[in-house]
Amino acid sequence: MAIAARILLLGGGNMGAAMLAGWLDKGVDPANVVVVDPRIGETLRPLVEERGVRHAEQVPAESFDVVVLAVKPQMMGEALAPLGTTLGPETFVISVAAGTTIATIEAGIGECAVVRAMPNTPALIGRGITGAFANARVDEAGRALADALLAASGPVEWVDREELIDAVTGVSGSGPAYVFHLAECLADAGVAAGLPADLAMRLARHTVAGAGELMIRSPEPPEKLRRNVTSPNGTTQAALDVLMAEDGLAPLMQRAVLAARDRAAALAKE
Ligand SMILES: NC(=O)C1=CN([C@@H]2O[C@H](COP(=O)(O)OP(=O)(O)OC[C@H]3O[C@@H](n4cnc5c(N)ncnc54)[C@H](OP(=O)(O)O)[C@@H]3O)[C@@H](O)[C@H]2O)C=CC1
Ligand SMILES: O=C(O)[C@@H]1CCC=N1
Repeated sequence: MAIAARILLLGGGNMGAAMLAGWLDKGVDPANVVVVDPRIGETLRPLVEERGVRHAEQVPAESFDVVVLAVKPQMMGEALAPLGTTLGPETFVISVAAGTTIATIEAGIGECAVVRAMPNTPALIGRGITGAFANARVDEAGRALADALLAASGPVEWVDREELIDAVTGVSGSGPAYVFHLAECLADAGVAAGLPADLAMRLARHTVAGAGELMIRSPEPPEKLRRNVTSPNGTTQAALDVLMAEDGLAPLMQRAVLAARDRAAALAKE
């Protein structure tokens, strides 16, 4: 779907700029986007200076078809305050803020059509994934527009209960950080095993990236791909005996994901 909507993006930081890059790559006209942010950060700069997206420090007095909220949850009240005069009856809102509920958004700007979404930063290279929930005011056209905007950075998974967005946050919203940390741990372990640090980091980065790419391209589930690496009684089995022990990675990952999910729910109350 070609996206012709006029878009107001509040917050051009890590996530806002990543999504914006995806829209431009999908053919959104930069003249149709205004990004409001008190500063122009590293990721946003080329989108403004080289690709012609409009930047403003304050919400301009114009009308927009969709407002995308990509500010920190703690800044949401302040970001919503100037929107009152900007929203027309046809405007709808997409929020990507972790934890911020639709009720909070409606408390700030009145009842409206809201899609609450949770993308992730691989959106920057068109390799993100987004979970999304639409409230009852979002009509078919709004949902199609939200789907097109969110799909610019990867697949969109719609959920039918708002609270599931907190669980999505725990898995895929925060998930890239777990994978980057895995690469850091793998590199550190390589150093402990005797490798020079820079070589260990190259091995770790390429292993994580290559395994990720294989997982996407292969029709096989991760479990089968894991088995393909694991020779009977070989080296991988020795490592997996550690990782798959009762107190190994599975319970640790579960605690981590639940901590992120619960933090999202707690953010809603701050
Ligand atoms: N980073 C991620 O991986 C993901 C983040 N999210 C969500 O995206 C949102 C943004 O996160 P992230 O991009 O990481 O944060 P950043 O801090 O990188 O970006 C937020 C930007 O919004 C600006 N800002 C602050 N107040 C306002 C305002 N009133 N109006 C407009 N812009 C404002 C900030 O400026 P300044 O720094 O000067 O305050 C900053 O540039 C959060 O709600 C987060 O939960 C969702 C999925 C993944
Ligand atoms: O850490 C955070 O709160 C945000 C939401 C998901 C990823 N980053």
